[in-house]
Amino acid sequence: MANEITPAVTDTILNFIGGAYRRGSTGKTFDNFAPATGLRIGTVHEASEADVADAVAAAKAALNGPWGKMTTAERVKLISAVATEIERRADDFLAAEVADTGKPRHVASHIDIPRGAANFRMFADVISTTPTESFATATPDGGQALNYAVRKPKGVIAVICPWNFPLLLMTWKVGPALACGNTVVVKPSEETPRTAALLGEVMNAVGMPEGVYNVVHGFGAGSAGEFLTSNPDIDAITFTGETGTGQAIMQKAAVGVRDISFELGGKNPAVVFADADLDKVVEGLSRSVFLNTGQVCLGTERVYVERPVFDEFVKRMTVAAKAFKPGATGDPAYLGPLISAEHQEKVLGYYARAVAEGATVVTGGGVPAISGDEAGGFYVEPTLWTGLAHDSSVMREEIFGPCCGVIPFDAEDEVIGLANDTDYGLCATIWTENLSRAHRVAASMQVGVCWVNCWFLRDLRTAFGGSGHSGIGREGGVHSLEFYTETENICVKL
Ligand SMILES: NC(=O)C1=CN([C@@H]2O[C@H](COP(=O)(O)OP(=O)(O)OC[C@H]3O[C@@H](n4cnc5c(N)ncnc54)[C@H](O)[C@@H]3O)[C@@H](O)[C@H]2O)C=CC1
Ligand SMILES: O=C(O)/C=C/C=C(\O)C(=O)O
Repeated sequence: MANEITPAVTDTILNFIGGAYRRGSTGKTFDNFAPATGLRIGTVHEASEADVADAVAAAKAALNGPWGKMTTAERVKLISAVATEIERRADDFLAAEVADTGKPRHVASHIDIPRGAANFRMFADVISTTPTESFATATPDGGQALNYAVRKPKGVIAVICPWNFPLLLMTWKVGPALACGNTVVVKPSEETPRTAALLGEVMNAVGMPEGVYNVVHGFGAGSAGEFLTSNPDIDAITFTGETGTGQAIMQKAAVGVRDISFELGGKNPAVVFADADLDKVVEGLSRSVFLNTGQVCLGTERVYVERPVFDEFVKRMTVAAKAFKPGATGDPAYLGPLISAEHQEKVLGYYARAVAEGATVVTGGGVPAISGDEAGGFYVEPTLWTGLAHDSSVMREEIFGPCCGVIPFDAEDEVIGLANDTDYGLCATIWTENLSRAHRVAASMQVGVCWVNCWFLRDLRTAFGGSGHSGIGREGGVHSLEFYTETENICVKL
């Protein structure tokens, strides 16, 4: 089935504040484009500083309303209903996500939309089943005291999201925040405002109290993003996006000593040993390099291959890369566009720089020839390089496109050093059939997540996040409860 990338009507996308859809109070709007065609497909109403303040005030008031008085079981029932309603309206969410991102329908329908529902259902379960600690404590008078912990919501959470998995990454934060009894103000990416706005309809349909879920549209600095992070009634900020943006947000969070949880960029290595099953490696790494057109923070941009299988690996990855068809939206092999003209320019800048830094372009390296409706879309060719130095800028900086450099290695210690020689530390993949080596090398990776013989295999109960420039904190399962609640210890002398 073809992608729905050229809706006949131009949509109006509104803010969602206190349970109602609103235009921005200053009347400012900005355009929403379909990356698959480059055509304008919507008008987004930008939230002013006053609108953001209204959203935060609505969220704060909701903490003292019916929402704040609910038992965990009542909250869990509502949150589970949100998951069910997302599933019931899956086609609407799919159309919105595909229009905003241009990603293939099969990617959005297998990854983005189901995860939108799962992120609510899973945290409804976690909050219902995770105990808090308790200790029986001996007291100096020979008696006993009972210590036990209670979890309380942190308050109003600012949720700032990127454009690569808009619904997935937003609900990954909103699900646990609401499960823990907080309220939220979401600032979706200016590139992908639709699914966050649509979720407001879901909240109203299930009877979520007004003000629990709010959405403000706009940009970062000098716009809704900065207005939100600067608002003193925000109690904590969760953010996924670029490292530099994380640094700017951290400065705002310092005022008032607000907590932060950040998932930032990456320059993730793959380490392929000669004993690996090359069929599995190429299947896994072609997803890791090209899925979502390389716009995945967990994607692989550096591949280190043990020398005996280097040529064979490059040969097979080239075949895999050439199988993708940028611009062929109805085709199962469709490789979607990049998110914007600006991002296309950035990625093409790296394609040019790779050549300047001495790369051999094994395949790709440019803009595909596309005619018809998609001719104005923001496509680039899937690209593989060899011959780049490990310390070239193309091998050190996050590109966020469908490309990787492949470098040979000779020894285990050498490749551990190369993989870890980066400011980032989000994830790594290790490919080997040697069990001892798999565990040894995985444990020596300086990352938050390491996959062995697989990639992006997610269990939402596990710790997820990065080290170094890739982030602060972990979310997932009980780790999310740590961030979205304050723990109070109660000590009772018996
Ligand atoms: N998941 C990830 O790790 C992602 C990484 N990126 C990387 O970031 C690069 C730039 O993409 P952008 O969309 O421009 O990322 P970004 O980090 O600038 O934007 C992400 C979100 O932060 C907001 N934002 C930006 N500046 C802000 C500020 N000062 N205060 C509050 N909010 C602010 C944006 O409006 C958006 O909602 C990409 O080329 C890619 O390398 C982008 C998206 C996701
Ligand atoms: O599975 C997740 O929770 C997250 C997946 C992808 C990203 O975090 C990203 O690309 O930013």
